[in-house]
Amino acid sequence: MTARIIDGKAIAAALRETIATRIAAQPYRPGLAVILVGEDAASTVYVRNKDRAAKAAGLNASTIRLPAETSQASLLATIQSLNDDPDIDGILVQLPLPPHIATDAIIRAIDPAKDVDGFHPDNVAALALGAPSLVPCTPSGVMHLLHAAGTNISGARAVVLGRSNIVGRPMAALLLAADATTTIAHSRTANLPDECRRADILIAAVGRANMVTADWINPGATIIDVGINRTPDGTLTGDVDFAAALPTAGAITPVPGGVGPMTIACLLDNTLLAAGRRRGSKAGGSSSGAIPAMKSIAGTFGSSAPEPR
Ligand SMILES: NC(=O)C1=CN([C@@H]2O[C@H](COP(=O)(O)OP(=O)(O)OC[C@H]3O[C@@H](n4cnc5c(N)ncnc54)[C@H](OP(=O)(O)O)[C@@H]3O)[C@@H](O)[C@H]2O)C=CC1
Ligand SMILES: Nc1nc(=O)c2c([nH]1)NC[C@@H]1CN(c3ccc(C(=O)N[C@@H](CCC(=O)O)C(=O)O)cc3)C=[N+]21
Repeated sequence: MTARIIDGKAIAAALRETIATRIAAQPYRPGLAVILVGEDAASTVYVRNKDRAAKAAGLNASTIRLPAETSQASLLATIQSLNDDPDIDGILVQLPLPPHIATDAIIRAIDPAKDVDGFHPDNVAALALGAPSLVPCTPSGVMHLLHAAGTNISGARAVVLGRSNIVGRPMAALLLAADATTTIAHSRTANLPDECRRADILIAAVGRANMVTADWINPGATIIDVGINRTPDGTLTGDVDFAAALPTAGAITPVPGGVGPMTIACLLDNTLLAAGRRRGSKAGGSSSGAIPAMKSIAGTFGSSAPEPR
């Protein structure tokens, strides 16, 4: 058997279409400001992709490029002016920041209602408490992919490799909210291959090229590869050895063309959601009405204590 390939590029394109249609139905153009401090090569690529996708969807997108030596005070002042700007609905500060800037102070300074990354403590708490508001884009994109692939989440064993605030932790919170039996594995996990072999759904978000090999995979499992690693010859590869996994997995995302494009589509979606809440919206404003994956996830958030089954 060969794994089904989950086409993130196509699924993201369809999501962007839906978002564009919804934006066109609004009396305003949602505003997104992306701040890039310094010249990090990878970030520059992502920022360019975001800018292009945002404009194509009808957002009013701008990128604020600041020099690497920008002070924390000056970055905070930039954020304050965006918080105060009525035309701006979404603010994203590209990470990582230069080492002289305290990342958590920057994230806390963003108006939680404009925090389209979902990294502000208020939004993190909302997700942890089971009442998600603005949800981090990459984990949200993964949920869309699982939905599009027809993966059964409720009751399944999900293993998340990685526990960063950007990917691993919010990913596990969403899977738990969707009733998966959820394990978070990391660099101190005693036996990673054993943990992974138990997974019906395996999410790899580590940042190590081809770390997950065929013998780590439960036959038939759905594998979502979040990792983006540049190999010495310049090609992009995920955390999963894709070719080796193909004969064992049930379904798998490629890199590139898997989670990456979904992250950007979900950023547009969060911006539309934030704009709808701030300005009121003809079409309801919330993405959860438009997107089945979030609708079904939202359903699981409906009661704090799910019905026993
Ligand atoms: N496709 C997309 O849209 C996005 C892709 N990415 C990619 O996803 C990957 C992860 O990103 P991010 O979460 O920010 O990375 P971080 O470096 O912040 O976190 C990596 C996590 O992996 C764990 N880890 C590291 N090495 C090992 C190991 N040998 N065995 C087990 N666990 C390990 C770490 O464990 P510990 O906590 O114990 O140190 C940590 O929790 C990267 O490749 C990144 O480029 C990131 C964001 C978006
Ligand atoms: N505040 C903040 N929010 C983020 O969401 C954030 C961040 N900082 N810093 C960096 C990571 C990484 N990230 C990606 C976005 C898109 C692709 C993407 O579009 N990837 C494509 C193309 C990749 C390429 O060609 O380089 C793909 O995988 O097919 C990848 C990675 C968002 N991140």
